[in-house]
Amino acid sequence: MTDAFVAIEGDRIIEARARSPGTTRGELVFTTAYTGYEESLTDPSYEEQLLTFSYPLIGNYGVREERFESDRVHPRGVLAREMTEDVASWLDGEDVPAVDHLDTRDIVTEIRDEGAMRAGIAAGPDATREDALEQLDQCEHMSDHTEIGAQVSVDGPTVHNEAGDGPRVALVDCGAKGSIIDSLVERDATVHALPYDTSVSDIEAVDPDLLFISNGPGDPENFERAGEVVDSLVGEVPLAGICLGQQVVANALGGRTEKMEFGHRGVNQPVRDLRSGRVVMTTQNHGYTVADPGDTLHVTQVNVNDDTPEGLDNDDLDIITRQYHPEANPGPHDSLSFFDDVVAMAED
Ligand SMILES: NC(=O)CC[C@H](N)C(=O)O
Repeated sequence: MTDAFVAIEGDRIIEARARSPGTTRGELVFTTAYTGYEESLTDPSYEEQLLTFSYPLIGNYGVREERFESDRVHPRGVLAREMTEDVASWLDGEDVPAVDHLDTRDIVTEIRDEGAMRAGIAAGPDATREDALEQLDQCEHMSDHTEIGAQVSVDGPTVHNEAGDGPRVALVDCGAKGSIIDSLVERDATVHALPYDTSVSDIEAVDPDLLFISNGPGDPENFERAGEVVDSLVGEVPLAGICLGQQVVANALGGRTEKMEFGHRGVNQPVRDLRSGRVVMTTQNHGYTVADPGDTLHVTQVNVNDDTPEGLDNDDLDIITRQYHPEANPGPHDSLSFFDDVVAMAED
């Protein structure tokens, strides 16, 4: 019985099964990750998006809060081939509409061929095609939401591992994954998480050994306050960033970011280090890329599939940023040493 409808650009309707009722809309993206649905669904970088899992089953090993990257589900809708009751009831409890029993391979190839697109979902006993089309029609583009950071950032300064005897890190929280903070704390760093629109004086009040710009949702150009902080403090304090953090740093230092056709989202993205030639497998979740790194940042790592910049560094200014997620969660641990490098740079 069809009790759910997905409307995608071009007014195409895909029939599905409702697993968590409701209507919703957003940018339709997909991840090819074959594990880690709890981490992906609680990753603030997915804020407001409709997340499709290309792997045919999610929920097969339950739902456990200790794997969460934040305190809530961030996508506004979830699509899968098969979703267990564990996941369906979790999403229902968070009022996130979800559908399954649809051909996710069809959706993935549509996005791959046509590019990231807007979509609407109507799910439940009273759902109609018209409801889904109306959601699609009302859907705004991701880059239009200039204050999305306010939905995912800490409200005020939050200190992690206050008694740590490692370096003091001022982390601008643009929607930070918990495992990024944990990866710094595990190396004895004290992490001062500050709101996405924090000021230079708030950062200076921390007297940091390193400034860290976190991952986050949407268009990096919507995080200009974080860019101003980078521009003010670069050269005075070591600088690191992950994913949106790399993009914000590049925009602040004369580079430029742009929207990708459909982004990189998965746990098997190969990245080559141009200095060593070594290739590592990485976890990725991004729809924008650094199109021009500018003159300050040097491309040190690239994506093997499309040559987009995956690592930007400046050894003289103590800058190290990564487009991928070295903390994994989910995904391969090939690049965990990034956090050793960051802490060593802060301590030096
Ligand atoms: N995980 C992230 O930080 C994503 C960065 C940015 N929102 C993008 O989609 O490219």
